[in-house]
Amino acid sequence: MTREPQHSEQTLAGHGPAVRISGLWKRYGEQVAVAGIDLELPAGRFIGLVGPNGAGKTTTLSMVTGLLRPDTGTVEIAGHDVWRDPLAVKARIGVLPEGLRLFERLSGRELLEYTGRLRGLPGDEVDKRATQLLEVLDLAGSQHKLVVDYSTGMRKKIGLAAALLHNPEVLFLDEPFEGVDPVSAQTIRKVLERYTGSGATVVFSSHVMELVESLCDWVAVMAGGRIRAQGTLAEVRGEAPTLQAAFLELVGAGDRGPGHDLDWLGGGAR
Ligand SMILES: Nc1ncnc2c1ncn2[C@@H]1O[C@H](COP(=O)(O)OP(=O)(O)OP(=O)(O)O)[C@@H](O)[C@H]1O
Repeated sequence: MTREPQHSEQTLAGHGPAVRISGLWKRYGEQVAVAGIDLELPAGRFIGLVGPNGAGKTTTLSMVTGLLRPDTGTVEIAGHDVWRDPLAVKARIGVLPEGLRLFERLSGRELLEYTGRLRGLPGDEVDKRATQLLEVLDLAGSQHKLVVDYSTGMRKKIGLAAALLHNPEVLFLDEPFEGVDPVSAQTIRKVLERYTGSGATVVFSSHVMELVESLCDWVAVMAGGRIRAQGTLAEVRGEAPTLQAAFLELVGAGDRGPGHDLDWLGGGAR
């Protein structure tokens, strides 16, 4: 399924890509985590960054959102350089990072109020937006509970609310659905669809192909620190029946079976 963006390509063409990544590298000692990525992420799309464990997705998203300095390479968001113009970039993005750290001793509502003030929003506007976000994300009943007492799914949702509060142009989410039950996942999904439906861009990383296939209209496949494919869902899927099949083919695991190395495992002689 390829969802057409709500805004016409012409409208978006004037603004250029949401994210432009050029020659991005990151090494940890001998380990090359990201090996020279060039990527243009179109505006107004629901974009999935997919790849196996250790592909370099988190490292890439950390560099793109200004949390980790690249060895070399540049990143521009809505035309602003992430490292030369960090304030302009940070005003335009929202981030739900991996291993989300929150102010645990604040209640959910206090966290949003604090975030809103840090973002420079007027108090009454923060109040209004926080109330709506808490309602839509089904957190209104827990808004006065301390964040430390929130479940994994509730933490993701309050993190998402904090990332959306200033109405960013581009939202980056690292594994937003991990550890989230189907009801909360559906809630998060609806909020994100509404957000992209109004022309904003979502970039999220995942290794759950079914999820990416059902949500995204544009996909970049990463493996071994490199981009293996990028384009609309239909382009990346190609002739393959599913994104999962195309992905396994692209990352070179299509015909890798369990092998004979584990022939001791399971029933039979012990
Ligand atoms: N701080 C670090 N120090 C050393 N190596 C690191 C560090 N962070 C990441 N790496 C290595 O860089 C590579 C890419 O890791 P990264 O976390 O970006 O992958 P990922 O695609 O997000 O994986 P996953 O889906 O498992 O979260 C891996 O080989 C990882 O071991």
